[in-house]
Amino acid sequence: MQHHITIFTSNQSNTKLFIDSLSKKNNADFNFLSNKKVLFFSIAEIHKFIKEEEIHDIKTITKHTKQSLKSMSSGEQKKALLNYILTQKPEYIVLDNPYDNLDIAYQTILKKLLIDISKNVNLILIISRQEDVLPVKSNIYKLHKNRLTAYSSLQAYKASRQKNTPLKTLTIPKNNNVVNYKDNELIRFKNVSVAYNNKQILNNISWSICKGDFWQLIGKNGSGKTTLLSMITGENSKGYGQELYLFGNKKGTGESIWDIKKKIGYFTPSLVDSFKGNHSLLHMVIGGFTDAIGLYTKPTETQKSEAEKWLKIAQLSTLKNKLFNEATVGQQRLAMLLRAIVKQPLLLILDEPTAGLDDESATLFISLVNQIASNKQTAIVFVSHRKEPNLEPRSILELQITPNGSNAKRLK
Ligand SMILES: Nc1ncnc2c1ncn2[C@@H]1O[C@H](COP(=O)(O)OP(=O)(O)OP(=O)(O)O)[C@@H](O)[C@H]1O
Repeated sequence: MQHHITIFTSNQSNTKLFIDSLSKKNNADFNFLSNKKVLFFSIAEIHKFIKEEEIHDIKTITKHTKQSLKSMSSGEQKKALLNYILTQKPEYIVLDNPYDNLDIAYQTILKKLLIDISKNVNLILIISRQEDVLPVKSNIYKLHKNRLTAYSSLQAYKASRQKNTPLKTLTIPKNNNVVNYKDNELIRFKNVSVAYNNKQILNNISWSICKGDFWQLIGKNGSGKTTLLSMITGENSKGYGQELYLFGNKKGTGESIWDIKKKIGYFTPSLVDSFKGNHSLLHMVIGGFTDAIGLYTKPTETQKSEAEKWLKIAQLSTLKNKLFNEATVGQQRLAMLLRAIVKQPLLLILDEPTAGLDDESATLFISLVNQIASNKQTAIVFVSHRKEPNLEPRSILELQITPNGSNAKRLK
């Protein structure tokens, strides 16, 4: 009989510390792991392997391919890690939000696989969304801050939760930062293609993003969503020399990257890892007005009060003076999301923004996004594999993989 455990986390959970304690095998509640082979299926584990590859030139989970782990898409990285774990015959697998970053088809495959291997391997499933629970018999816990509470059953846990209703009536602060931009079209791709090492990734993509649009960008793992967006945000040089227009200027001509960044808000969960500074959550949000890490210039009173309003909406007011480093990952992610939103930019790019958020924060965040979209002053591009039930995009673009690279198809 296997010994499975499900741990529900929220934005108040100190998940990182908890997983660290499992990894160091110094968690008193889990001392049964001390002489067991335990492997971790998590984004943090992928980062360890990336570091190993970069610093020590050691390829472990990507032994069979020339491509570096770092350059793989987030879904490809997770698949590589899973394949590696399965070859290692662990006694326990700790899975931290296992479905994040995986496309819907692969989420189904993974679910089946986990049910299958649960007959022989013990699973410790750490999840922030209730729908991610596995239909296998397991002991149920909730992690609040650093404390675990046991529940007699999944039903008992669910009964203890408040009903999660969409927040339709959120009022977002007035936009005091309207950028003077006359054209209707913000971004235009015309027959843009991208290849890496002779492998075609994007094939003749044509796509326009106009003022106030609300796009959802979908596509299987590796279809090129992040690549496409990175040509807008500036991290990718593949757009140079192509028919790519950013706010009226052909890429590489006209405005500097900093001028372009002023018009864009961008969030992806991994951004959180690159902000290690010792700033309060309030200052992290205010930094969104200038894109500075921390505060190099004194914020205006208006900026401060706007940032406070956003924190209030996200129910983070009481934590505004908390240091970013000391906040939970969930709180850090919400603060970084607000940082992208606070200036109500012309274009807001959200790459899997709800990954790792708990049900309440995801619901709150989706309501916020819908509300910003309804104002039609900010165009939104939202990438997500998860079906967020309340998300109301007005248009959907799918990147469809073909042997010659992905084509873009408008579904809505
Ligand atoms: N620097 C690079 N070198 C080689 N291949 C790359 C590089 N960057 C991206 N790729 C490849 O391009 C493809 C598209 O990657 P991208 O990250 O854009 O996909 P995605 O649609 O965002 O995927 P996911 O849903 O998994 O996040 C992947 O197959 C990836 O391995």
